[in-house]
Amino acid sequence: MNTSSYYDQIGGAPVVRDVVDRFYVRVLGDDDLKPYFAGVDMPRLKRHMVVLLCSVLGGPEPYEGRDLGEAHAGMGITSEHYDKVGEHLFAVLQESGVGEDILRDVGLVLGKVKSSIVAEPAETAD
Ligand code: HEM
Repeated sequence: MNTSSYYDQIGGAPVVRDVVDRFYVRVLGDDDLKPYFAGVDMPRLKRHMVVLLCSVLGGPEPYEGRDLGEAHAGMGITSEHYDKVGEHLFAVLQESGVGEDILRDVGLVLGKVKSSIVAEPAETAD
């Protein structure tokens, strides 16, 4: 039985840092997503994302960034764009050979935090 944390299984902080670097290359290369990041301090954002992902995977680093709801407030992030960001994260994790169990749990976390990141849906006419 494998009792080590996901964090240890995937190779710890160096692998997470690499995943996050490649994640933002994909996100900034996506014309739908790039505009959200105009003027953002990317080294700082990457640092927070690395620590967040480490702690989600069971690593020792405590997350000290802003609450996710607060960090994304007022950006008008759509559900579609949120899902695209999630797909980019999945793609880089898969490229790093991360196992299905970890992908499933990351998917669960993405499902849980979605409502705090996505802007209130506009009134629909249907
Ligand atoms: C998929 C789940 C997501 C996670 C886990 C996540 C995580 C984070 C984290 C940890 C930060 C830094 C918080 C801080 O400043 O302390 C952040 C900031 C940011 N996120 Fe996300 N994010 C997600 C989705 C998105 C999406 C979908 C977009 C846009 C399409 C987005 C755009 C941004 C931007 C622009 C910032 C910088 C805000 C600023 O510094 O003013 N994020 N995110």
